Amino acid sequence: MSGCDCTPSVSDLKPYEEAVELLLSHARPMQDTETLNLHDALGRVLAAPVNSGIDVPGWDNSAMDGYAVRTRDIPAAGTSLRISQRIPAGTAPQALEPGTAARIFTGAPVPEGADAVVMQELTCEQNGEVIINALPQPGAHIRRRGEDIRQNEEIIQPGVRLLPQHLGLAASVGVGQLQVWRRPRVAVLASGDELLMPGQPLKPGMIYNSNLFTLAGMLRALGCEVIDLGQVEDTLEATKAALTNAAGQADLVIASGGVSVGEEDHVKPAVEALGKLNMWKVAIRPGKPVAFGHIGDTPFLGTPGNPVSLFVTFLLFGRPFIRKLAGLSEVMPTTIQATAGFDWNKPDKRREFHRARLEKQADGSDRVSVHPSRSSAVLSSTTWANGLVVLPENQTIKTGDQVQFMPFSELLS
Ligand SMILES: Nc1nc2c(c(=O)[nH]1)N[C@H]1C(S)=C(S)[C@@H](COP(=O)(O)OP(=O)(O)OC[C@H]3O[C@@H](n4cnc5c(N)ncnc54)[C@H](O)[C@@H]3O)O[C@H]1N2
Ligand code: MOO
Ligand SMILES: [Mg+2]
Repeated sequence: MSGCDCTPSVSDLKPYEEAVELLLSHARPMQDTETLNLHDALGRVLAAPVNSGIDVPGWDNSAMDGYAVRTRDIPAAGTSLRISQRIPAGTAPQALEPGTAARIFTGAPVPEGADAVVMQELTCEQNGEVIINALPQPGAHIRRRGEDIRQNEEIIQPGVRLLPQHLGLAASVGVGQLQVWRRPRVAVLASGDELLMPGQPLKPGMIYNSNLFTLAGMLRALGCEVIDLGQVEDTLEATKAALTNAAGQADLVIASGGVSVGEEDHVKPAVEALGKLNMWKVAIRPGKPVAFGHIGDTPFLGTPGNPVSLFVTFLLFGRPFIRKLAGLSEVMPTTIQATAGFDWNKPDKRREFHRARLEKQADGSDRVSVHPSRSSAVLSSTTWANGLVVLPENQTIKTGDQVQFMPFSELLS
């Protein structure tokens, strides 16, 4: 009899979906908002709908440089009409005199009475008259009032991250400020006595603190305010003190490392002492020992120290949690179907999220290839990859099978 605890079996690990659901059930969206000028609102999450006070366009206007006419004044091609007014964009025209044409430019209001615009290439102008060389259809080249946006229409829904085109759309209805949610404030810390900052000379047994940069970078890409609390010594007391300090100033605390079972891993006991550990260990690879809990009332995500595990667990758990905090309506990763360009002969009891590349082949088809290393310490695989391929539990994959792929371009926003 050894008297040892048994190693937990895979069945003790929480399935991925259950783990995400549990985490999201603890994510409380931001309650406070800010009103920002359009330029400053880029990338922020809209808190209140944007309604239009006007029709856009505000009046019927010309889609072409040409002549505004009444079609009934043109019985046949070759009809000549006197030019009774000139309407550049930005002017308010008179009603069109019957039996005449108005010189008009793209974007200029169509005068009352006109029912078509003839593009100037189909005309000939001389001595104050214009010859119309082709019969216009009623309505030709007229952009109708309200064709884009109607007065009182809701044009941007709350819960979207504002892209440049949203800013343009708001401006197009004369709205110059937007109400957005406050950005989530996330405190980050890295545990490990072996860590050095880049720029410092390397010492025997030490490594550079890469996780801090990966983590802070992903948080910034998601629009968070990052509170960098640096490195934490590998003792229970130091870990407790750092977590307490972090929880006092953030909406979420994320730590890297120290979540496994060695006696140098203090994150789990520290969270248990300071609050509650809601979850520990998920049936995924990499990132199995990922932890979630609360320090007092502040949510806490403990990502494993291995650099790829940190990257993957942040994308799988931290990102949806933060997107919910941020007020976004879509929180889960986008997955697309793609064709496997590899064989995966090793069924696993953990769902694997493997570094992969979706690329066009010589024959024009898209194929997913996987990085040869499964090690969660091989960080270079994350810059080789352009996404994660999902390798389901207990499944063998053959070249040509359909697989789920999560593009990084979608994950880092
Ligand atoms: N006996 C067991 N050992 C381990 C298990 C297990 O189930 N039983 N799980 C392994 C798995 S899986 C993972 S993932 C890691 C998780 O480790 P920790 O979260 O405890 O992290 P550390 O031990 O602190 O570090 C692990 C690894 O990562 C390096 N590291 C840590 N911080 C950073 C940083 N900021 N930048 C770059 N690299 C970092 C650290 O030097 C270690 O190499 O546990 C396994 N062990
Ligand atoms: O979960 Mo660990 O991430 O397998 O290396
Ligand atoms: Mg450890």
